[in-house]
Amino acid sequence: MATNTDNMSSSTICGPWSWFCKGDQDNEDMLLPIILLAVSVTILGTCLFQWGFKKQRETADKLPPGPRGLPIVGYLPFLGPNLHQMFMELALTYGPIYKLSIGRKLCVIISSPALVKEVVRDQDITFANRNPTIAAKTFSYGGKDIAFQPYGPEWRMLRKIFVREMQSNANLDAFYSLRRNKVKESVNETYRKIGKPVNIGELAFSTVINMISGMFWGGTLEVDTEIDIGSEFRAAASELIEILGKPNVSDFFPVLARFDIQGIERKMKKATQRIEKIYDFVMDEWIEKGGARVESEAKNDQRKDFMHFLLGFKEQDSGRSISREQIKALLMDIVVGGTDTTSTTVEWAMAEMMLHPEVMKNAQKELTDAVGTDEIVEERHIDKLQFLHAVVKETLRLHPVAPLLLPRSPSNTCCVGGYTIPRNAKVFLNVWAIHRDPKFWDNPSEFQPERFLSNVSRLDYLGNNMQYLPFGSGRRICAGLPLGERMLMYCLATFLHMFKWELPNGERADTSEKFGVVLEKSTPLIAIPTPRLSNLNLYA
Ligand code: HEM
Repeated sequence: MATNTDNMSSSTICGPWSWFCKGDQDNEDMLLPIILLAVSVTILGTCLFQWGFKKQRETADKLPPGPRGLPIVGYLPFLGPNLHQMFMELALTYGPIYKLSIGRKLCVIISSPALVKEVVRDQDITFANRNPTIAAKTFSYGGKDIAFQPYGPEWRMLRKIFVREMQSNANLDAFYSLRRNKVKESVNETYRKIGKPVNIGELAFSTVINMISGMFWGGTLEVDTEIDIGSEFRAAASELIEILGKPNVSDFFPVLARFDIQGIERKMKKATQRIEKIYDFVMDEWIEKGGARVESEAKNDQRKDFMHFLLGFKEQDSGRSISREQIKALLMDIVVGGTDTTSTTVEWAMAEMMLHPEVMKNAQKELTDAVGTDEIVEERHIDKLQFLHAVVKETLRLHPVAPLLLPRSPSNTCCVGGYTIPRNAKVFLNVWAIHRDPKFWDNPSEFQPERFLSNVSRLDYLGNNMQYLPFGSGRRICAGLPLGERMLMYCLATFLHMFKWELPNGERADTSEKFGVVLEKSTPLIAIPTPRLSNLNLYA
């Protein structure tokens, strides 16, 4: 009975946990292994937890060094207007790789060739993504263009069409007459201002945007229609570029994005629609005027302009064509990526030459030798202008228009220089600092084009040498390099060949910089032209 009671009480008390209770022989046999298992699981769990925690701390410890900012806003209140210079100064304290929290964004700034190589060569695919601002996403239809689309098959296809097809030598040659007409118009307009002050940046901008619009649809539209929409296109493009340069608080605090406090997204949508209307108009004209006929011209390689080319494009293997939206996104990239960059470089080159008259004299003498005094510059002369090439390279060394390139963003958490770079961080490559580093350049702040005469082949624009990267490097290197270089050299050579330039009242050209969408001169370059050639018919 007692036994029964004991048994009963033990089973009642223990209930479902009875296998833990003494007095049951089977349960007793199982007890030890179970306890051992439980203890092992507990120890293993604790170890895993501690290992994970330690790992997390280690990862955090391995983030690059950097200055502490304020809670919530991070380093935002301490940023100066000239980010590239400030980033170089911070590198003197924190080294060639450091981090900054700007609002909610973690930014990493890199300023040594060895570390840049880790990003654009060794881990090129991981870093082949961008972290676009809201304004950039807006004009690019949510990143459907080349510049802001994440790395992947769509980006590869669009980039291939643009780089290999549209900018093949044959295609660029085919569009030459469209560029030539626009450069001639600029010469004529400048001639009408002889003896009066000319804003070189504005002259270069209008020449480049006219060349671009000429190439966009110069063979598609009637001349009168083209003239009508040309000025609207120029105004809309300038507006879009201006909005793109405005800092937007929503970019640093994504929770604020939906409120669009500064109205930047709204303004950008409007500016984009303004340009879009023009694109739609031109595309509709093309369709109305017999796209099929033009398509067959394209097949026969009579590609009259970019619109002809893109609307008639069919991929050879798949027969796939590109959508209207992709065409618009691509044209937006050319406007945004190709105008200010090229015209600002022309302005910088002219400013440096006005400060160094012996350089301008040499460049003009080279032009006289290569072109003669009774002819205008043609693109076929450009290859002969070695000294002018060196002037442009030196200009892009001292004043790279994209001093921090276009920021990259790793698709995975990865390691650079022994430090952890978290996925989606914004990575700036400070080529401006590298281009002025005395470790790699003699007299780095001096304008000395001759340095490129002895190094022409080594220091090309292809980003192979990590000390010289004005067009970036790797998969995301500037997609418009061939066209950009042509337009840049052609404009500059023409301005120098056709005119003598002087600053008003013997002023000195100023070379202080202003950081923005591109690295501009902080004061516009104003100069007075006089004709350089005696045959005035060449200016008509
Ligand atoms: C002086 C002229 C130019 C300079 C200095 C320049 C510079 C640059 C730089 C530094 C980048 C970023 C590269 C990187 O992240 O590694 C870039 C990207 C780009 N540029 Fe240019 N650029 C110029 C002219 C042009 C022109 C004329 C076009 C179009 C016709 C153009 C279209 C683009 C595009 C589409 C990208 C994005 C490429 C991508 O993300 O895959 N650029 N450019």
